[in-house]
Amino acid sequence: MTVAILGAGVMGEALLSGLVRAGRRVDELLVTERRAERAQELTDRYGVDVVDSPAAVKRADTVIIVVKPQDMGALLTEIHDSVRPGHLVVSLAAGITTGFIESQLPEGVAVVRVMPNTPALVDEGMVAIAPGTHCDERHLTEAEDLLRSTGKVLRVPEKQLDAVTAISGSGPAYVFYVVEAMIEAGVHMGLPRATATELVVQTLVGSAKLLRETGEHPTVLREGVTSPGGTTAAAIRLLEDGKVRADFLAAIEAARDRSRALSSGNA
Ligand SMILES: NC(=O)C1=CN([C@@H]2O[C@H](COP(=O)(O)OP(=O)(O)OC[C@H]3O[C@@H](n4cnc5c(N)ncnc54)[C@H](O)[C@@H]3O)[C@@H](O)[C@H]2O)C=CC1
Ligand SMILES: O=C(O)[C@@H]1CCC=N1
Repeated sequence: MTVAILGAGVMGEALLSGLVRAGRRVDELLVTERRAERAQELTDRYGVDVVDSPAAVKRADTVIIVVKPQDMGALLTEIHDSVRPGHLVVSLAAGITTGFIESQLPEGVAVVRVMPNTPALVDEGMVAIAPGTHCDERHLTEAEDLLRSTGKVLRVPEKQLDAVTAISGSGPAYVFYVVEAMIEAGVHMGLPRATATELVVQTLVGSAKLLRETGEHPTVLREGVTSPGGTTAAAIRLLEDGKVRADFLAAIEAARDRSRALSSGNA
């Protein structure tokens, strides 16, 4: 089965590298990329064939679209005449609905909408997938099999995908933001930057593992760290005073709203 990845920026490469690491043959992968120097980089790095989008679609069984939402309309026009009813089209673009994609392609094509995230680069991605109108179980299983090489896969109704985008799609950025702030705090208090970075990264990895392996609620784990009258309580009190929790809610709702706006063409 040949897979074409259309658009090989950050997310396209994350997917490509995941498929290669999962043992997929490079001669069954095709990539298209508008920027010539980027195309060359990918050929050098993975030995993959980089061709134009209509040619890639014609040679592929499954077409994975990884261009920005703003470039989606032009790309769908470019590949329209190369898409045939047997194709499975998988879109990773934030906000763009299966209904829009179906309306721009020949009648009856199976479309799956996907929201991945960048930890796919280290096989720890979180992917949510939702079927379009012409998808059956076989299409969903095929998409799941492809994406499982990058991490966990969860099926969701399409109406949940804007919220999913705001949580797990954008989520790594919020985590890195907190990591940056904690490292800076360490530096302010006189720790060497390398020491602060090592402390924060290992704390993050350890906390994530604790969450996953114990299955405990985060509140229970936080309470375990918070000794009565101790250091953690002093810090959490300030975060609560600063309404950081409410800010997270507002920020994540803003991401959800931006995803909705992208779907209505307000790019
Ligand atoms: N970066 C992330 O964390 C995530 C991104 N996504 C989605 O993935 C998609 C891509 O995002 P990024 O990789 O971050 O963007 P990017 O800008 O790094 O990559 C997009 C690539 O598509 C290429 N491109 C554009 N039009 C093209 C065309 N007609 N033919 C061939 N190549 C074309 C561009 O040259 C660029 O290299 C977006 O729709 C985004 O919503 C989804 C989840 C997470
Ligand atoms: O920021 C974005 O629009 C993309 C979608 C989710 C993560 N990155």
